[in-house]
Amino acid sequence: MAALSNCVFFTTYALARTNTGAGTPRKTYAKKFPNPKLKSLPKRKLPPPPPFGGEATTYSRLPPIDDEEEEDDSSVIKLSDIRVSAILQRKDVVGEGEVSEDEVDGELGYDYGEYEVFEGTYDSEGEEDFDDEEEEEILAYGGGEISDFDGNEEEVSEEELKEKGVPAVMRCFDRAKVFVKSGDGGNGVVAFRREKFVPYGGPSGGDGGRGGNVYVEVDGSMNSLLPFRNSIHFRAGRGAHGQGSKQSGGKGEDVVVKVPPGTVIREAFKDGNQGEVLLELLHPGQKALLLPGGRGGRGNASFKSGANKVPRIAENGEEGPEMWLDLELKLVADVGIVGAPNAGKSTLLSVVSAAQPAIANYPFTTLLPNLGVVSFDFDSTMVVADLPGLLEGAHRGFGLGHEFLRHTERCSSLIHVVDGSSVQPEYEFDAVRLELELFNPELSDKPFLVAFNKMDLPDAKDKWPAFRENLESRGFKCFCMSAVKGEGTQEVISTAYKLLQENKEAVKNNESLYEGNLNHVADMLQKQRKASINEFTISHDSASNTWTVTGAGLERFVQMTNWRYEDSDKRFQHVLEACGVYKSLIKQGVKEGDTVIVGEMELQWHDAAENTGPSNVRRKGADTIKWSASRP
Ligand SMILES: Nc1nc2c(ncn2[C@@H]2O[C@H](COP(=O)(O)OP(=O)(O)OP(=O)(O)O)[C@@H](O)[C@H]2O)c(=O)[nH]1
Ligand SMILES: [Mg+2]
Repeated sequence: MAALSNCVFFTTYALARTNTGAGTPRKTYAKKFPNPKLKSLPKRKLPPPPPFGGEATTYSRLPPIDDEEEEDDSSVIKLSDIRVSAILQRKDVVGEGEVSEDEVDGELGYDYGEYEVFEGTYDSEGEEDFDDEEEEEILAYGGGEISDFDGNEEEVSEEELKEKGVPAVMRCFDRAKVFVKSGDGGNGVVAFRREKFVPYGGPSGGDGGRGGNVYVEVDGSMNSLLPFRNSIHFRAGRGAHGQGSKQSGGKGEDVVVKVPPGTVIREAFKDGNQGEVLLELLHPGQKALLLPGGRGGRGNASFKSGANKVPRIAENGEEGPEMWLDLELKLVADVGIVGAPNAGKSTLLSVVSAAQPAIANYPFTTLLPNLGVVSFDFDSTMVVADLPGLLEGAHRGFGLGHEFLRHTERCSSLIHVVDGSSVQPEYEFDAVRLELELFNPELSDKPFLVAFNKMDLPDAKDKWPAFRENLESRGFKCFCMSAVKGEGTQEVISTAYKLLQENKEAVKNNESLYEGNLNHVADMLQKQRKASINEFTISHDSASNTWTVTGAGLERFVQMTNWRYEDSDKRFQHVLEACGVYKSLIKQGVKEGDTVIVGEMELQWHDAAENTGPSNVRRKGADTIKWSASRP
């Protein structure tokens, strides 16, 4: 208690401490300095199209058992032969992200009414340029994608290799990175009522309005994340500032991020790591409150008390939280068609549904998944997804398959199409099964049936009995068909429908996992906001004699303190004392002249001569506690 007998106070020491918060303005580079690699991307010619109607070729990197010479067969396509450039040529290269949202209007719009006297001034502090940091992010993001395809032969890590497997245009289709920020609360204001015959009307400064919320909503009319190629910033509006006559500021405008059904949302971190899944949105109309807007700051009317009838204090609005999000689209299809490239997957889809996918006699004709609706009668339908061909190594990112394997995660069953005319259909079958298993063991546990295709070709016909025997001995359901002729396809598709019906219960259970409290992210943030100012930790750096006080409640308190008002510093000191910061610092041995950091404030510790309790600190007021007029 001896230490407590000192009255302590802070003086200005280094109030100019740079703001290291996320809102730190930075230069915008993305538009001024376009990615040089983007520019230098050479125009490439499409490879000559393979002869139409020739013999179907199938890729498998496993050597055939009997015929070793087949390895050199030019009809076998190697991974290195696959010309990604050809794919690139077909689509536009991704451009830089554009900022579509307007800057939040930070104008105060005060109404200096006839009978109002306002104290204190505001500058445009609330109008910080939030864009800059994000713009740099875009540059890094876009740049990374383009550089993948500029033909560099440099050695790359496996992780990079994964990324290089797929052209940028593909990756943009079902993945996106967006920035969301809820609105800051409006500032409270200091005002006093002055009216004829009411000489001391008392404080009348209104509270600031609440910042706008960020919602995520499922839009049934969307089927890809392509819109996020152009617009990646979503900011809710700032709450309006309070005004005189106890007028509260208006609420900031909400922003709604529309996503297609089947979107998985994760938090994205700067180091490239993905956070945990925040939301899985499956059904059109689902709407989740993601980030709640910041609370409005209180005006001086709210600070009036018996002890202080003329409060000259008002709060800043609370900052709205912000976040980068990784969006990932997983198709919500009932049945997925998988198989090696060129097996006839798209042909099957085109025969059983009204979908018209591209079909051609070369691998990777299908670059993006195709969806088709198969209808049996009036109310029995199922959605079938035809996926790009898989090849060995797909789970490590080779080819296109990996990018789309996750789409099969939501399918309740799979149709595995095997090219019957391939050299070793069994090997092709096993290679694809292995890829599914390596990507996600749950995929290989899904019910599936095998469709041995191209039965109209003599080669396939010959191989069918052995193939069938092999698979049936392993307990797999196996059908033969000729997708081109539409023979056997009905049987395949109706068996797939039966499988779907059998697994409906399992699917329902799975979906209910995602239908918990959609607002749980906002709830968690609200909980964090309510963190008590009494919960803090103190760390000490003896080299620089610096004490750092950390605690969500205290940091929020510092952020909401408006240092322009003379009562703010007194309240600040009082709060530090009341919540036990002084006591803890003294107990841990703080000395005269030490630096104390609380949130964004940097202060210097002074031991006072006499102690008359915490109220003494407040009473000492501006004489001894001098704060800089500038914002921290
Ligand atoms: N003879 C014969 N050819 C077929 C049959 N089914 C598909 N094809 C041919 O096989 C080639 C590949 O067909 P696709 O449907 O594009 O194959 P895919 O599996 O979708 O191929 P990717 O999209 O590249 O993975 C095309 O030339 C088709 O005409 C069939 O039953 N018989
Ligand atoms: Mg295809």
